[in-house]
Amino acid sequence: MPELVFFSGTMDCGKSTLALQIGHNRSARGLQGVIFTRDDRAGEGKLSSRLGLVTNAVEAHEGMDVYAHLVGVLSEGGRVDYVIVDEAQFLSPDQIDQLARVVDDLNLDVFAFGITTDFRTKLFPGSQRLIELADRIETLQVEALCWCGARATHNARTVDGVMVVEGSQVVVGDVNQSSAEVGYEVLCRRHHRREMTAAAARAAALSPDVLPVSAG
Ligand SMILES: Nc1ncnc2c1ncn2[C@@H]1O[C@H](COP(=O)(O)OP(=O)(O)O)[C@@H](O)[C@H]1O
Ligand SMILES: Cc1cn([C@H]2C[C@H](O)[C@@H](COP(=O)(O)O)O2)c(=O)[nH]c1=O
Repeated sequence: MPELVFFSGTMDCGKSTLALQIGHNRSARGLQGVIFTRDDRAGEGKLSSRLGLVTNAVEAHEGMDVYAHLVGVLSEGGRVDYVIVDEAQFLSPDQIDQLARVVDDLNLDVFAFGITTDFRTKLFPGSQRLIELADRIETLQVEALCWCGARATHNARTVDGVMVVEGSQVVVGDVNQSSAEVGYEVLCRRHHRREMTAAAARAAALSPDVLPVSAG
């Protein structure tokens, strides 16, 4: 049975790499897929991984009907054996409903990849709809780690190096960009709640104001 699978995780946990691997393994067996993405860091119509691989993709613009797009490809004689969607958190709930329809009415597997929550720990609307509709939700096996060594479960946004908890939900950016105006860092929940990024932890460790005191 075809499935709608949601591969989810934090930023930088290997989602795009896995998307490329799934596409590669299927095309090596002669299958043809359609790859959608939205707002990839590498630019419009690209699916890129931090391992350096990049492939062309169909940009799923706001308001685009992804089901109708695939019906169009098929009705023009194109072949579609499966569908990959990267940065799926940026798709609208309606577009996620269209992906479910692709599975049910076109009998195609749909592999969607995305982060579940934003920098405020709130679900992206597209990810929420995927959690509601997916046949399966898979957590990636390669753990992204917080600076403390614990599994990173949350995404933090930094502005000029300082963690923020307010702002627009969508700002395209990357991890390990300390000099960028907007950057991201993956953290465990404990350190996300304390707004303790690696830089903040380093600064606190160096500060004479933060000497260990026993709770009296
Ligand atoms: N230089 C490197 N050597 C080995 N692995 C790397 C390197 N750079 C990035 N990676 C791997 O790539 C992962 C990020 O892959 P990517 O597919 O871009 O993540 P995502 O799409 O989840 O944001 C990192 O977690 C790490 O495992
Ligand atoms: C947490 C968070 C992230 N984003 C953006 C930043 C990146 O462009 C993508 C995630 O890409 P990745 O391949 O998973 O690293 O999402 C955002 O817009 N808002 C956020 O809160």
